[in-house]
Order: sequence, then C-alpha cells, then structure tokens
Amino acid sequence: MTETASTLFINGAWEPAASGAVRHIRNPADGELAATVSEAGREDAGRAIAAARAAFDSGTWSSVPAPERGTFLLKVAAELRERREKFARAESLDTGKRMVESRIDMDDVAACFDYFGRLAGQQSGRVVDAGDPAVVSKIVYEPVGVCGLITPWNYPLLQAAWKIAPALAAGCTFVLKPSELTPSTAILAMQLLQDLGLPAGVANLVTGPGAEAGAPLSEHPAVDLVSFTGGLETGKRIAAAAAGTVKKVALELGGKNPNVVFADADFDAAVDNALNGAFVHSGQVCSAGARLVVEESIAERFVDELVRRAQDIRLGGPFDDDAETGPLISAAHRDKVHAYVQRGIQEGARLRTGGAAPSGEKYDGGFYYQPTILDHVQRGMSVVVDEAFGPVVTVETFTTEDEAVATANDTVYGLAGAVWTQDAGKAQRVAGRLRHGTIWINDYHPYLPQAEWGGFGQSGVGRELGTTGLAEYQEAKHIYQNTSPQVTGWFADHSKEN
Ligand SMILES: NC(=O)c1ccc[n+]([C@@H]2O[C@H](COP(=O)([O-])OP(=O)(O)OC[C@H]3O[C@@H](n4cnc5c(N)ncnc54)[C@H](O)[C@@H]3O)[C@@H](O)[C@H]2O)c1
Ligand SMILES: C[N+](C)(C)CC=O
Repeated sequence: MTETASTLFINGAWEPAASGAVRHIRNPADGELAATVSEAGREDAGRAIAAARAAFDSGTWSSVPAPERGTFLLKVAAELRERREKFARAESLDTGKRMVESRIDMDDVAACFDYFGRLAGQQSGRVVDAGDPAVVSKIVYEPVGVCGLITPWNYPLLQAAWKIAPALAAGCTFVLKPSELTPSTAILAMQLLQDLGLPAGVANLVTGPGAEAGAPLSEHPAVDLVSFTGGLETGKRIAAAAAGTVKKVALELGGKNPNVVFADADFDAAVDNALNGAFVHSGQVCSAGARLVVEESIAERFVDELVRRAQDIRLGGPFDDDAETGPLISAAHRDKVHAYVQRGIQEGARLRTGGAAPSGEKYDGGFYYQPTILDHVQRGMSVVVDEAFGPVVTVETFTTEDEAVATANDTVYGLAGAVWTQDAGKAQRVAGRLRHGTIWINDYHPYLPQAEWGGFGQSGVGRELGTTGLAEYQEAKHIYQNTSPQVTGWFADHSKEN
C-alpha cells in the first residue's frame, strides 16, 4: 500500500509533498510510530515562499490594524489553552518528553501569544523633533515582510511560537520549517490558525529535512528575514546562505552555560538547581547548566551530593508517572553524546556517574542515557568547550571571584549562566561581568515572554521575546515632511545670472 500524508500547509490548503515522499516519526521513548508526515523538498518550499510573498504583497494581513492583529493572537492563546492536552500529547510523542513538561511548554506557548497579542496594540511609532517647526518627522514600524522560520526538536512548538507570535504581531507572513524529527505540533498549530480564520498564505508550513526544505528559506530572494534556532554549525551555514540576498538574519544557537556556585550559597538549593540545570529534559536544553563552576572549598561535598542525587534520577517515557526525565531524541544523538563523554574520559576527565545507557527491559526501544558527571576537567578540554546537548555536566573549581568570572566567560558561546551566593553585592558584581545573554541569580532556567532571550558571542545574533523580540520583525521607517517647502539655493540657477 502506498502511504500518503498531506501535512504541508501552503496558501491555506493542506498538500502532500510534490515528490509524494513521507517520513515516519517515532517516539524516542519506545520507538512506536507517532506520526506520518509529508517530506517536503525544495520545490515545496518554493511554493510556500511564493504563497507567503503574495499574501504579504496583497496586504491581507499587514494592513490589518495592529490592535486587531493583537486580538487575533489573544484568541490563538485562548484556543491553545482549550487544545492543551492534544498539543501536549503530540509534543510528547515526537520528543519523548514527559507529559508534565509538554503541558508546561504549551502553557508557555500560550503565554507567548498573550504577550505579543498585548504588545501588538501598543506599537504606535514615535514623533521625532527635527529642530525645525516647519517639519513633521516621525518613525513608523512596518513589518519586515516574508519570514523564514526554522526551528529545532527540543522545544518544538515553544521555539516556533517565539517566532510566529511576533511575526504575526508585526504584520509579517511566514514559512515555518520545524525540525524533521518533531513536526506534529507545528501541524496542529497551523490547523488552529486556519480554524481561527487567518487569511490564506499568511502562515505556511513545510515539514521536511533542513538541507532540502529549510535551505531555500535562507537563500530565496523573496524571503526578507530568516530566523533560525538550532546548532552553531547550521547557524553558520544559514548566515552564509542569507548573505547572498542580504536578508535579515536572527540566530538563536547553542550554549556552554556556566553555573557558578560560591561557598556561601544556600547549599541545598544550589545542589537541587544544579541538578535541574543539567538534567531537565535530559540536558537537551540550549541553556542547560552543563559547566558547574564551584568554589574549591565546597567542591568535594557539593559534587558528592550532586552525584548521589543524579544516581537517583528516574528515567522513563512520557506517560510513566514515576519518570523524572526522558530519553534523548534519537539513537544517533545518543551515540554522539556517548562519544563526547568517552572523548572527555580519554582527555583525562574522571567519570563520577553515568556514562552509559541504562539497562533494563523498560528502556528497550528508547534512546535513554544516564545522567553523567565528569570532574577533574580542565579549561580547553573538549567536554568543557563543546556543547553536548545531553545529560552531561562537567565540574571546574575556582578560588577567587576573578577566577570564577574568567572560567565562566571562557567559551565561544554566551547564552546563559547562573550565580549562586547569599552575598547580594557579589551576585550583582559577578552577574555584571558575565558575558552571557541571561544570568540567573540563585535560580536556574526561568524565562519570561516579556524578557529578551538570546546570546552573546557565538550563541547568536538578535533577541527573541520582549520588545526587542517584536522589533526583529519590524522595519523602522523615518517619514519627514516639510510643511513649508523652500528653495534651498544650494545650486544656483545660472540661467538667471545675466
Ligand atoms: N538559543 C536558543 O534559544 C536555542 C533553543 C533551542 C535549541 N537551541 C540549539 O539547537 C540545537 C539543537 O537543535 P537541532 O539539533 O535541531 O539543531 P540543527 O541545527 O541540527 O537543526 C535545527 C533546524 O535547522 C534545520 N536545518 C538543518 N540544516 C539546515 C540548512 N542547511 N538550512 C536550513 N535549515 C537547516 C533542521 O532541519 C532543523 O529544523 C542545539 O545546539 C541547541 O543549543 C538553541
Ligand atoms: C529557550 N528554551 C530554554 C526554552 C529552550 C532551549 O533549548
């Protein structure tokens, strides 16, 4: 029997891939079939871009008054809450993450639409004083145009929402290319936008692999902006491809995030949050606290306790009520994480716990990996430099505040980091010196739709969320009107000289 799927959403209609190809999505927790989707290629992406271009140029969405666009986004948020369970289930089946985490993700998605819905109506532009009473000068914010949105597999709908909501609030049209591993909630989201009556061509979806379905979004001259969340090497390729048409580029890339613990920190809270920071979603989090940087005087006690707690973490699938974290996304990814740990050990790191897949029938068919702690590491070793994107934390120590800062900043990345201390002055001093886009003091992981998110250094370009997150999808235009035009006399009218 030939299989079919029509999961490409182009110009308001559901279509199969032009090639007829499909992909089977399997639950990483047990290998069971989760979904069958269309496998788009370049031709499909080209049609989606053409639809988004035509919709933008027709003004069908960009000419809708901003407060009305905002009201639409608020309806999206409300409807997402209605459909929360269905969305969360689809997210868990694609990613293997626990249902409780997927439900939180869906709440965060709804909160993002709420935030940009409210912000859309508050964008009124700005009057500029030109220093001349005869001049009326103002700044207006217009939509950038057609946006290519490319997203990863770890927080599939949340990362898409951080792009879709501001793009729609600004009046843009878009083509979304979710990770080929986790397309299901993007499909559900397009159905929701269609149900709520978004005009055809404003939102378009291509499900398929990056090199074929994704690449045209950075190369095509009809795309005005490409916003990408994913790995550093892919980000470099996208930036290079986008340069050919000088389109706007926003990049949200990886991190190698330091979690700095001073001796005067609340010990139990710091240990518990170091565990969360490193092992939530099995470390498949861009901002994971993968580098524990701990003051020498408490390091032994701190790491012993962290090892004890890590060994207690219960692994399991989305519907296992006992589970505290889930599998890695794929066999290939687990192999990559394991090779990374092995390389660290070869370079001299000491394996304190983990370093292998768990054994037992319960884990058969899934891609689980034990929470892993490596100490005796040095700055410059590959496990300290490269992103693992798995449940692996390394331990470095320091004796002075300066050394803590230097160690925490010793990375090409700069996404996030944390400082643990009960000395308020030290907390602010260190937070101020860390070269990372988000710094938590005595906490780990929270993010807010109203607070900018993004990276210093090679963690990216631009910001998502907050008012800057909307500005990424806007062009500022200066309109200057002289209400009393005068002859400038700059160039003489030589015909009048005789
Ligand atoms: N900074 C952040 O907020 C943030 C958030 C989530 C994930 N991440 C990062 O994402 C990475 C993990 O995600 P991943 O493995 O899906 O990343 P990835 O770079 O492999 O893929 C991301 C997306 O890019 C697409 N893609 C691949 N090659 C492409 C190409 N040539 N042209 C266009 N699109 C292409 C993929 O199909 C996928 O949709 C980690 O490095 C993580 O730190 C960052
Ligand atoms: C940005 N965040 C934390 C939601 C997901 C990072 O992988």
